[in-house]
Amino acid sequence: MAKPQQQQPLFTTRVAPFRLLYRLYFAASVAGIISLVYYRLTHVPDSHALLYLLVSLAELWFAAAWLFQQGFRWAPTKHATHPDRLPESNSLPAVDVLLCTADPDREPPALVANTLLSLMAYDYEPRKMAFYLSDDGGSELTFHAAFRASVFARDWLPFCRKYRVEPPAPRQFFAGDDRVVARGANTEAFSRDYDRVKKKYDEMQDEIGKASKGKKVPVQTREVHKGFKEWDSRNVTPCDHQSIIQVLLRGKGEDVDAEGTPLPTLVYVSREKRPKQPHHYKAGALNAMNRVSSLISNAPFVLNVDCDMHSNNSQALRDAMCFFLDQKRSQKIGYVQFPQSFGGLTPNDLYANGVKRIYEIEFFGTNAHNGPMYAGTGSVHRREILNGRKYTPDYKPVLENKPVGEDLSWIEVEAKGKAVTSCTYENGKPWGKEMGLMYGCAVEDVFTGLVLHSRGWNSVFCSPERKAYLGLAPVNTNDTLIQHKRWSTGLLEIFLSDYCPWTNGVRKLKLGQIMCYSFYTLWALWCLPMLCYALLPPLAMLKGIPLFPKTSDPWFKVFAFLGIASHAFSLIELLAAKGTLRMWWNETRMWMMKGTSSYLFSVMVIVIKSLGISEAGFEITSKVIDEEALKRYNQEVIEFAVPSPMFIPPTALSLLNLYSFCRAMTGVVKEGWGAAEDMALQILVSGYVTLISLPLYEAMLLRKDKGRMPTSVTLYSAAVAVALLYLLSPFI
Ligand SMILES: O=c1ccn([C@@H]2O[C@H](COP(=O)(O)OP(=O)(O)O[C@H]3O[C@H](CO)[C@@H](O)[C@H](O)[C@H]3O)[C@@H](O)[C@H]2O)c(=O)[nH]1
Ligand SMILES: [Mn+2]
Repeated sequence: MAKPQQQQPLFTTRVAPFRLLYRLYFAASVAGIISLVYYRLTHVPDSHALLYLLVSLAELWFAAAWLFQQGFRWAPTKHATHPDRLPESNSLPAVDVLLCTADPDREPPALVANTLLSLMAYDYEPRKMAFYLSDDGGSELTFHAAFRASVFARDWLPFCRKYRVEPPAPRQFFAGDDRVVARGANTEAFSRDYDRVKKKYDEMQDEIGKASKGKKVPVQTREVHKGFKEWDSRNVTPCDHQSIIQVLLRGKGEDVDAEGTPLPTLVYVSREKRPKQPHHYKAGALNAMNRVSSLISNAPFVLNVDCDMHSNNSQALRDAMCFFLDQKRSQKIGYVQFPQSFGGLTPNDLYANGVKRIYEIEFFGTNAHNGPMYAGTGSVHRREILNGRKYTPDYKPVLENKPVGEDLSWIEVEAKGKAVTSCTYENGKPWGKEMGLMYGCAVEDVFTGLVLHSRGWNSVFCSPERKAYLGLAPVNTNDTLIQHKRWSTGLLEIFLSDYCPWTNGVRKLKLGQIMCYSFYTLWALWCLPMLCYALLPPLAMLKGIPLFPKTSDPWFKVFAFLGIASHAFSLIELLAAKGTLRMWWNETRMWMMKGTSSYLFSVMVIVIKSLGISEAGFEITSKVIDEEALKRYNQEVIEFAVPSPMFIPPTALSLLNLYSFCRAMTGVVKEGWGAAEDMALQILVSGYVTLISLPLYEAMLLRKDKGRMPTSVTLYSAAVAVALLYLLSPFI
């Protein structure tokens, strides 16, 4: 039988199994929530009505948040790609890769070089790729690392190509964790090549390391590339410097590797910064790179990656192309998002920074309704959609590239690049609003994704078996809480913006999509019900006021069911995603700490912002850790160490609950369970908080190491707990 002349699908889609079981859980929970609301409405007590109202509102929030979350749960959907069906490499479209870094102290130049090399080693036609490194730190040390990487690339890229090595990141490859060599690993030629390339790698590391340590690039190296001259003047500081655009590798076949194969283009970009000019953090950096890249390569697809996320899978770009080149289904797809995965996590993910739940569970759910949020890294966009194009049914995808500065020499391109990255270039232009990444939000990524979705584009979540990227997650409590403060602030800013999913979203997004966006953008508000639940039941218990039904009351079962079912479901879900019980417990603890700290602080930041006092900035997460702290991290000992105000609310609440739990238990011991029958749920809530806070008590009272809770935080927290006890008690 003759086959029709049609391309076979480049990707196929499948909805997860066990839907019936899930729907039973869903129905039972909805019934439980309705019963709970009915109970609260019909059992308003004569006294303590305010207390009762607050606890009921907290429960209403838990129910609403649960409902939004079902947007992710309803129909988890996976796409499988078929890259073997792609046309041959020469006819694949070009891709521009934009890499961001911002601070040589928090993001060491050697890390940036490693990420850059890992990306350059994509199994993709080199002439179709161009790399742009944006350095918001304007640092000669970072430029030096990029320059050294461009030299080492001449050996690294042919080596990767010849032996198909994974991971394509030299640091991880030579460290030997999870090393794969697909071709000729046992040959003598391989060992020879390995030794030769490893030697060059060590030389590069050595030079980058020495320069970083001494904060100075050696004079001999400075003479090799004209780019170093940009730092001759002493006026280059991170927040105040001219535009620096330096071509490190000339693509188009001009620079070649050790085997004579053309190298991809590599350009270092540090946009102009001046103290009084807004630069819009990472969003501004990406928009500046967008303009520089359109001059030089103008590829129809743009991949952007953070410097702390090295490529771990040399095939990922080909996977992405399966979505953009599929004949039937590609037209509406605006971007492909890979998961954020992390290396070096402890087995039970101490700070829950592996965000497994987001990228291994929830994001699959978004595939069912127009696709995932944009996660800021590991994302391939059509350039047109970044340039503001709205989706219309007659849209014809662009797959060709015609650089704006095609006829310019490299020197002329550098000069033009400076002009488009000057700090006043965007004045009066639509960047940050109608074009490029959106400004004015601490999570520019999710915000931009929402705007693209509102303009009619879909996205897809692509999660190949071999992780596409591996990143660095915060490795201590303070960094974790600060990161989540930034995220929850930014997300709430989105909810309060013109693109609010409840107003602007209503006609433009699908219902499931609105639910998912609501869940994320309202994260910060979790602090209110959490504070209610962590404060009011224990305080009421101290005064003998019951807030929940007695154990013998049939309504008790509703509370018990909802509590148990929601916990069991989240546990099963995590175990199914190859998590562990302890991981779930850590996740729950961190969620409570974030809830009462990061989220609380971000609500305050938003209030301060709306009063016009100050803006939310972008605090960069540190990617360095000292050895002692690393040891504690690997032993899964929670790190506090710094006297951070962010520790105070969760610590104070843990002390308060410990106190009320102990008081209640003393009563039980004296008078027996019978007397506590109407307090059972309150004892349980306080007991739960106490149990999950055990590491906090330990950090305050028992530990002697440097990572313990600083005494000042313990004292402040105790003071806050006592103050709450005395100040709130009269109202209860
Ligand atoms: O002014 C700035 C600030 C940051 N960055 C870069 O932004 C990236 C992300 O910063 P990081 O401190 O690592 O933040 P994370 O919390 O790890 O980032 C997550 O959250 C951000 C939004 O808050 C997203 O942009 C990221 O993609 C996402 O991984 C890094 O490459 C930075 O170099 C800049 O280029 N310019
Ligand atoms: Mn990061």
